[in-house]
Amino acid sequence: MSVSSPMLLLDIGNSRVKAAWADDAEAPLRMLPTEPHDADPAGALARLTLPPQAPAQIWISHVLGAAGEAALDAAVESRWRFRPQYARAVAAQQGLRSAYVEPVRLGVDRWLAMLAAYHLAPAGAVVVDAGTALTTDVIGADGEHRGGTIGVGLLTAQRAVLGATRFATRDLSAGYDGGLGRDTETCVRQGAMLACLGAIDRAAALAGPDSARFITGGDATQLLPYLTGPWQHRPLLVLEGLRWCAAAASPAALAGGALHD
Ligand SMILES: Nc1ncnc2c1ncn2[C@@H]1O[C@H](COP(=O)(O)OP(=O)(O)OP(=O)(O)O)[C@@H](O)[C@H]1O
Ligand SMILES: CC(C)(CO)[C@@H](O)C(=O)NCCC(=O)O
Ligand SMILES: [K+]
Repeated sequence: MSVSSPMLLLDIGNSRVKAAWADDAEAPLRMLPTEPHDADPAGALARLTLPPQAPAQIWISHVLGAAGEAALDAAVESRWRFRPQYARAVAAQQGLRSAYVEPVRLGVDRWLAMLAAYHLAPAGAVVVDAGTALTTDVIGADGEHRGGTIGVGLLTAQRAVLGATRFATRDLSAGYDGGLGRDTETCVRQGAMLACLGAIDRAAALAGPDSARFITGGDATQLLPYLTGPWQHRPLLVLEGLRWCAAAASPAALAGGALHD
């Protein structure tokens, strides 16, 4: 067990902040309540309800760009008096190798989810992050990222079709099911659902039958009942990857992890 203060891990997505404490490399992450950030992640950081104990380090993954990062630096510095460390999408890390011609352009959330998946299933995996956007990534044997897709998330798909057309809709908030709609609202919901399921099924088919299948993101529980095959739901996959990244950068802070080289 590490004797130092725990590390605070933050994943700042397109709509929400996910936070967890990492006590050491093997203990389960301790998740904090997820916060919507309404396009003000630095503000959401300042409002995060945390125990009084100061973190030893703060590791952040975000997809906000340079201006967003400067705001995060300022928010962390004013609250904790030190700077956070950032995970980056790189060409290769711990045996995982990016398929991107320009590796820094890959979303760090995708990179970290893959890093975690690669540690869980080194023989190959397909990774789905069902968030605001729905991304898929395929990792072949030996850590070779083969590529992925970026598509609409469930809510984003509904909003996109409503924004591009003119028909009237009523309350869209009812649940999803596996089938076809017989009213406008159900047709819109099911259109979004099938778009997501189709992207996931196609990516899994490209990955091949022997690949492990991981799904994470805010819409994973909605999608899971309608997916076929042995999908593993890992709600914290991005934060798990962030911990691998932190452990590689400062092994002493997270002693005890078995890292691939
Ligand atoms: N309490 C909630 N607040 C907002 N969205 C939620 C909530 N619970 C589930 N969701 C679903 O989660 C999705 C957003 O997923 P998630 O929170 O994983 O990603 P995000 O932070 O918005 O963006 P990213 O794609 O960058 O991860 C939405 O499409 C929504 O349907
Ligand atoms: C696709 C999202 C928005 C998913 O959160 C994120 O991974 C991102 O901003 N990616 C950058 C573009 C890319 O991955 O190629
Ligand atoms: K995401």
